[in-house]
Amino acid sequence: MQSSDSLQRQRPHLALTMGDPASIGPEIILKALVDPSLTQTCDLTVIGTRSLLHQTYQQLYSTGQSLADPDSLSMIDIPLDLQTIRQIIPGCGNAASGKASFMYLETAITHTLEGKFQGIVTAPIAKSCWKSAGYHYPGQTEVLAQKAKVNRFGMLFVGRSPYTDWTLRTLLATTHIPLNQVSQTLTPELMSLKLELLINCLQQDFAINNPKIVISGLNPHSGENGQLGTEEKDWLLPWLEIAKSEYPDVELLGLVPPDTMWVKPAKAWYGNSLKVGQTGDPSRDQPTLTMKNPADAYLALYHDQGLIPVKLMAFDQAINTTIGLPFIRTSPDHGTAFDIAGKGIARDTSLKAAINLAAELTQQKLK
Ligand SMILES: NC(=O)C1=CN([C@@H]2O[C@H](COP(=O)(O)OP(=O)(O)OC[C@H]3O[C@@H](n4cnc5c(N)ncnc54)[C@H](O)[C@@H]3O)[C@@H](O)[C@H]2O)C=CC1
Ligand SMILES: NCC(=O)COP(=O)(O)O
Repeated sequence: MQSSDSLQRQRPHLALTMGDPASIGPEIILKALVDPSLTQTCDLTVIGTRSLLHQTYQQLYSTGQSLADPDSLSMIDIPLDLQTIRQIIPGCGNAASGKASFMYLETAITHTLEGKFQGIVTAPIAKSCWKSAGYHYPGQTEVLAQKAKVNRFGMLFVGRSPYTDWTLRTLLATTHIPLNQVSQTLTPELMSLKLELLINCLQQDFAINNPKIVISGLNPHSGENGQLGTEEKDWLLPWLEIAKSEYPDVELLGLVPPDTMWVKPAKAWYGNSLKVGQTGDPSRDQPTLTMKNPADAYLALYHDQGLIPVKLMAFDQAINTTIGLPFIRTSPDHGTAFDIAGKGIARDTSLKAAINLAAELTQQKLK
């Protein structure tokens, strides 16, 4: 049996960045952190601007929703000058909010690399606001990787079905690049790198020793034998055959046509929850798993190929996690939602899931 001392030592300390302060970030943080179950397994320190959390608190107080009191939160407070504060208006992301969100992330990374935190949960930022503020990164993922001095990393989405408890894991081979650059960016080397990262993550972080991974084709019908695109025939299929021989303990399936690839995961996600007798409300229906032996992970070749199905099935429940870093990083699957910022209607479900997953994965690493 473990002593309470060793359990205490294994309790992860996570940084939670406020994201873009003009977004729903402050609101979902105040909503999530009122839930005591979140801090049962980890300690959380918010990295942001306390006065802006106060503003959100005041703004939403009259809605009668449960909110954490900003003064009660463990925080690294990054005060902003009055002129910047005036420029930060809910729903209006701009250079000022972009600069603040970049500072929150940088601070979280610095403290984590120094050992103060074992993981980072990031609220959403807007890449366009970073650009306006002069930060030219495709997203938070690349900043994390650069500052951690890592060049082998991946963007993995993880979602646990509320209907069946099945876990959907989707790794993107390419991420934030224009569609017309996907084909030339994909190479056998890149695919091997992403596959290796995914297998390591499944085995080490999720304790799946012999994972089953499904890999998508690129073109309609996976190229239809060269008639609808040649990448599959030219190199993706030969690459897959080599990968199969390199990983005899891993079941690699593919190249599955990108449209049909999502039929089985959707069945595993929904189960028969919408059959007679079931209400469709996951909190009332009994979990049922109808798909036998669904895959442990899906490797999609580009952003929308992977994220359209993830968001259709799991929006607000899935988590974006960066794999390959020396620490855990998770984030909600949604963005800044400027259209609803300040309105009090943002859901905190994905942020809570991101905090819970970060705590779980960090504990796994600390064992
Ligand atoms: N983790 C991150 O930092 C992410 C950042 N983004 C950034 O967010 C910005 C906006 O992206 P969009 O494509 O518009 O996606 P979005 O996720 O911000 O919004 C899409 C729709 O979902 C709604 N929505 C999003 N989150 C919600 C929540 N928690 N509760 C209730 N409704 C919610 C929004 O109101 C909107 O109608 C972009 O600048 C993008 O770069 C996008 C995805 C992830
Ligand atoms: N579509 C996912 C996304 O935009 C998240 O990006 P990042 O800021 O976590 O790199």
